[in-house]
Amino acid sequence: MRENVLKTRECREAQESLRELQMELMRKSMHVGSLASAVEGQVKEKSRLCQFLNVLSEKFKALKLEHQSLRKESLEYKNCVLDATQMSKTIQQYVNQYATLEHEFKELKEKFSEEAKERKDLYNKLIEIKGNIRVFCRCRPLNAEEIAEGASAAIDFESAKDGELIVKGHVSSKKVFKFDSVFSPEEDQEKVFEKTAPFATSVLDGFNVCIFAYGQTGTGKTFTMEGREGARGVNYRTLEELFRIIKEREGIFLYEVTVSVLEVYNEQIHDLLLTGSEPGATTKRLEVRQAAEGVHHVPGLVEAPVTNMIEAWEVLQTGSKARVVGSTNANEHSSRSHCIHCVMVKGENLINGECTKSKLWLIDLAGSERVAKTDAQGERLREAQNINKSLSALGDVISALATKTSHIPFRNSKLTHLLQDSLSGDSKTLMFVQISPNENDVGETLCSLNFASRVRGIELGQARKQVDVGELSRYKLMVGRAKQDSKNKDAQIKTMEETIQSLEAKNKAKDLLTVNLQEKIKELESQLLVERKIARQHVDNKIAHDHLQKQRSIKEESYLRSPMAERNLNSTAEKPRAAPNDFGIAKQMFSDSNTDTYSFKQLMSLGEEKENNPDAGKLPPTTTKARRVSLCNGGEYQQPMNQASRRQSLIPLPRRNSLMPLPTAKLAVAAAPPPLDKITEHLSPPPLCSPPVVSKEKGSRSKKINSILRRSLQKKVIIRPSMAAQAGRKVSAATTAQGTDFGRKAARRVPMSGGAGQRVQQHKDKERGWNNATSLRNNY
Ligand SMILES: Nc1ncnc2c1ncn2[C@@H]1O[C@H](COP(=O)(O)OP(=O)(O)OP(=O)(O)O)[C@@H](O)[C@H]1O
Repeated sequence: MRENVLKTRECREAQESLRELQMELMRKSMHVGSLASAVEGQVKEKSRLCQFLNVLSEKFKALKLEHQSLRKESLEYKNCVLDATQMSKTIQQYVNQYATLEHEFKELKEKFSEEAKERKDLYNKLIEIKGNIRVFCRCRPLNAEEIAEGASAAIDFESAKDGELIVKGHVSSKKVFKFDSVFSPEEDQEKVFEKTAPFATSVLDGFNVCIFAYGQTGTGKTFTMEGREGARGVNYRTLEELFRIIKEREGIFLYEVTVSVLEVYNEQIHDLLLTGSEPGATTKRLEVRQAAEGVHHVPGLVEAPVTNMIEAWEVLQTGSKARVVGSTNANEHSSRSHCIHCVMVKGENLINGECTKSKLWLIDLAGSERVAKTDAQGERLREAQNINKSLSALGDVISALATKTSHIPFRNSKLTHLLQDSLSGDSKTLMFVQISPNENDVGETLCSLNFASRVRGIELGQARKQVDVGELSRYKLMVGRAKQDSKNKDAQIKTMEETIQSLEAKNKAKDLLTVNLQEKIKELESQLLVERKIARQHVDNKIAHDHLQKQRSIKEESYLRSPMAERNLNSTAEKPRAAPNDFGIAKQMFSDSNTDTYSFKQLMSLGEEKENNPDAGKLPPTTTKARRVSLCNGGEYQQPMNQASRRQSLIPLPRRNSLMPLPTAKLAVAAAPPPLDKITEHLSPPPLCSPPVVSKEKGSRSKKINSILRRSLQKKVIIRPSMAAQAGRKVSAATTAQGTDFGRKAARRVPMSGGAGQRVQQHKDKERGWNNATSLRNNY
């Protein structure tokens, strides 16, 4: 009997201990559940934060890239601005330099113009002093035939240096003629040209010049004007001089030279440069026309442009070859026409822009001859008559000019009509009067010299510079264009300045944008840091809270354990029928142990159910009772759950109770805790969570949580095998199926018992003024 009593007591103690353990297990399960839910929440939060962090990182990267590109652009703009500034500085320098140079140039130009004007004035004065119509007399040497005939010279050149020559007559009377220059037969072409050269300069200065040779047939007109190989005449030398001066004036003046060759034959003007012109061939007749006041020209005349002496000479030669020549008694190759070379010179002063258009007439007149003397007949007679007529017309014009008659008969012949510009006062004219030294030709010589003297007596007006009106208007047009260009340039500079300004403004705006973006990045970074801190703080708070709660509960338990245990023992003695209830609790415990086979999600769902249903913790105790009754065997004994059972959790475990149905070994195995990897795999950081600092913090945090979970699970593992061993010893094979049923039922009860445990916990929390779930929800 005593043994029975002892056994019963032992059994009760074991039951009490079992209950305590069950309660402890429940508590632990709840704790694990809450921790799991917290962990899952943390994991979710972490993943959300990681996602957010990734998004922010992407944004940050994009912003960084944009910032870099903006920086690059800004640098480019800065360089652009620097370049533009440099350019504007350089332009300014050039402008200043240009202004200085322009000023200097203006001064030099003025000086040069003054000098040039002075030179021209002096030169003109010199020519005017000498006379605008100048007459040079040249006497040919006696030819071989004349020498053979024993002809003697009738010209005395003693005072030729003074421009005087004396014609010795058959009679004792001598006649003295004075000319601008007298060239004796000994004087060569070069000597003659020395005094002719200034006329070439005048042509290039813009004056019309006419050089012509007049004289009896065979006196050397062609020789003087054209010359021969090795003894070039005035034509060649003048052209040579022209091109020499043109070259000399290169860069200051710009000249265009054209050459025309024509002849007046039988009172008709022929162009000797027309293609197919052959000596004596009938060519197109040309007429002299008046283009403007004092300007006469021959429309349709070929004007061959030449740029150098060779070209010019070729053209002149071409014309000369086409000239009509014939044999006369006086000259084997007598010129039967007046050969006229016209050199047109267009000049432009590059300094002051003055343009001129002048003409140089080089005329080899046909020889005057006495028809009776030459015994000309037929065609030669007609030629001679026409030559004489034109020379007579020239004489009339000269006479009219000399006597200053109001009407000058220029139009009486083609020759005078052509020479009108050169004889009417605004030209410089040089006449070579060619004479024969032969005493047999004294009559013709005297005629020629008298004519030349008359010509020399003509007072031409002051030579007028031939300003090219067309060129002047062209120059004016150019000035207008230059002004327009200048205006356009100014507008361009203005536009450039505006562009530079707008670029600078753009650059400033870009800089501002860059600064704003940098600030935004900083703001986002700080925001990210704050969020990380908050998340970490929440986790720490939760852990600290749980830890604190646990410590408090342990303290409370240790404080209440001894008296409550005694009271429980007494109460069990009074209530011997508590076994069925104990059995139910045991069932529940083992079925609870099945919760270990649940996944953490299930555990957390339990926790969530409780969290989401706070009223569950406030259910009246009667409801709990009723539900518990339904799970117990017939509800015969209803033992309310109280704190005493928890307080006895530390009572040593009783030995195996044969009366108590225990779960099978399978259940025990099933109750084994899930591998830690499975639990922690939820905590592993997502792959996208890359930033090193963050992952470190997160890693340490997850490590903390893992260690907490591991500790709590280890505790479970330690407790569970002992319980399973106890159960394994007491439960028979027949009760396996029943145990499984219990397990299933108990498994359904987990939320209930969990709810009760949680309710107790919440009650405690309420007492402390804490609400973890609420606080956690509010935080996230
Ligand atoms: N100053 C001179 N020195 C040497 N020879 C000369 C000189 N002047 C003329 N002659 C020679 O006299 C000849 C006749 O000269 P040229 O043909 O030039 O005369 P012209 O006045 O042109 O005759 P025409 O009126 O008939 O054409 C030529 O053989 C020429 O070489």
